[in-house]
Amino acid sequence: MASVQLPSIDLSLKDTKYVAAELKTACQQWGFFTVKNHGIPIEDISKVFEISDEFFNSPLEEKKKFMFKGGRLHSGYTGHFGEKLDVEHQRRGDMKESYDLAGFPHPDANTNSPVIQKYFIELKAFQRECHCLSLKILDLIAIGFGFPSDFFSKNHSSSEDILRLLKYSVPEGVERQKDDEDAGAHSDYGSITLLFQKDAGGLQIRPPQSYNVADWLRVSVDENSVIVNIADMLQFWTSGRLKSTVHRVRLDEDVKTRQTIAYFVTPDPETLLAPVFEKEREKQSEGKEDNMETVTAGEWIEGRLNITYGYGEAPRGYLDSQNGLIGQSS
Ligand SMILES: O=C(O)CCC(=O)C(=O)O
Ligand SMILES: [Fe+2]
Repeated sequence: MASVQLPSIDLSLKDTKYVAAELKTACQQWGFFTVKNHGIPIEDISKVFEISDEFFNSPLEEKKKFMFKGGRLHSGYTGHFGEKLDVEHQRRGDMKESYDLAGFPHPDANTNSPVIQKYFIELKAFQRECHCLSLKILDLIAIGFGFPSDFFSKNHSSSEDILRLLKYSVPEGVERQKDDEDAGAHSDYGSITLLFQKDAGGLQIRPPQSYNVADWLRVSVDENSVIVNIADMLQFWTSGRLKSTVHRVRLDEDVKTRQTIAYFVTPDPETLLAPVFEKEREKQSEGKEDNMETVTAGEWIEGRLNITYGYGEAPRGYLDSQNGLIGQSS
């Protein structure tokens, strides 16, 4: 399988217009890029990987006491096969475990595992750093399109963001089958996602058609860079100009386990995902039937979670965007 070196954006460069233009191109062509000199100290990232290790190494019975119960603002553990990211094609769920930390949970919240509670200060500081980085990136995206810099970031208080610890491994007593997925093919739900890899190798992307490569590509990333991808809401919001690229995880054959940290950035729930560009706004005001202007970020995310965890219906507009019925403009 071919590998791809994602566009790399240096956030320490002083020429904001240049950086914003590079970022815009990356978002339009790939929907994936990496950022370097991003401002999050390596030690802080390593610490969260240590915490993650400690949690996932605790006994299964212990982890199960803090199961993720679904919905937008819950935190908790999801065991092997508990999430099926590609509902249509996967026979069983993803070969992974995860722990979600939604929003900025209260330190006394006894709903979290004791390991998570023990490191609450470190985790909260890391969430803050991720939030700051996400605002910087959202500002640059806005500048790239000629909007005021806070055009997107003003709707991102981080209250709906999710920090997710991930561990990929084959559970004891289970045989890996040929068609098993470590994380099934999917696109992310929110505005952007930050991804930190401790153990590289495994992330694959299906590049947008415009790039003319049909197959999956292995992602190769410089050490110390953070991977960033555009997610569905930002694709929808920008009428498809920014690409929410489908990706999956397949561990290389010689790899037994892999750890990553994802930070899912989500607009505040009351945010109306109305088209940001004049052309599409005009179309809407003509009163088309599939008028989306009443879809809020909160409704959207709830619906998406319902699909992956098998609870209920898709959000309005979601299936259209997946089937290419919206977001055709370039
Ligand atoms: O762990 C990875 O490399 C990707 C994780 C991912 O795509 C997700 O959790 O949405
Ligand atoms: Fe993802």
